[in-house]
Amino acid sequence: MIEVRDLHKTFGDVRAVNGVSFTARDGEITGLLGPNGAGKTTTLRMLYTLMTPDAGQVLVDGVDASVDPIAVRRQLGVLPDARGLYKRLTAAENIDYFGRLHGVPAGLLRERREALIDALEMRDIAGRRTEGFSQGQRVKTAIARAMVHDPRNVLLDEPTNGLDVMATRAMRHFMHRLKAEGRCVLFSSHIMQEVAALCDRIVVIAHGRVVADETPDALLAQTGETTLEDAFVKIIGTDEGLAA
Ligand SMILES: Nc1ncnc2c1ncn2[C@@H]1O[C@H](COP(=O)(O)OP(=O)(O)OP(=O)(O)O)[C@@H](O)[C@H]1O
Repeated sequence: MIEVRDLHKTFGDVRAVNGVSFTARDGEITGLLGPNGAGKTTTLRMLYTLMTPDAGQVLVDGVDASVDPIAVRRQLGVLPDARGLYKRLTAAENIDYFGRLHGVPAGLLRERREALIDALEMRDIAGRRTEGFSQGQRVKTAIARAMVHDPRNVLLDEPTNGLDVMATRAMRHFMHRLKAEGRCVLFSSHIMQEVAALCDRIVVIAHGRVVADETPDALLAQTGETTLEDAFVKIIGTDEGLAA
């Protein structure tokens, strides 16, 4: 479970995150939805301890990220916005390298790597160097790498960005699988259909603030709209920066 309490982050004059609070629960997919520049990536970066908040608290399975960031990292699998693969290593070597950094024993690492390669349907690319990989191939490799230490909590920054229809469907399937395994899955998106198709709970963020935190049905009821797209536009006040 991930609990975020009153997070703030400012860059110069820009209040990127301005008092964000929400909870992402185990066995659920929580979507962080907001237009471009809303503060999603900055929020996620503070959650995975890449960035220190100016104020506020992040708890991952009850562990305070500012008190024990290493313990928090162990409990998190992260797909960062910059996928950041080692291009001279093969996909499988990228996965193994992260597994070793996490101290996963060799036998178990092999088992997990193979299971992830199958689950993400990336057998055909596993032995190839990642240099020149397509967006979809890069995302698959980066997700396998993020899951190699079997984290209970998974953070995915725009996981379907740049993916084609088939790759998007495969990614949705994989996220449902993580949920079925009882993990806490939190992902960001500015694509409404994406969030509507996947989420148990939607946290809508605009101008660095949470403007709604509901189930999809409750969002419709709250706004009196019949489609989530209309509900989001009503909540945010504009459709600028959102994609259908
Ligand atoms: N390192 C930084 N330095 C200066 N400004 C930043 C930095 N990181 C983010 N910002 C600013 O903070 C605001 C929030 O950015 P952020 O990347 O968190 O938004 P986002 O919701 O993830 O947007 P997108 O959907 O476009 O990725 C933006 O105005 C952005 O320009």
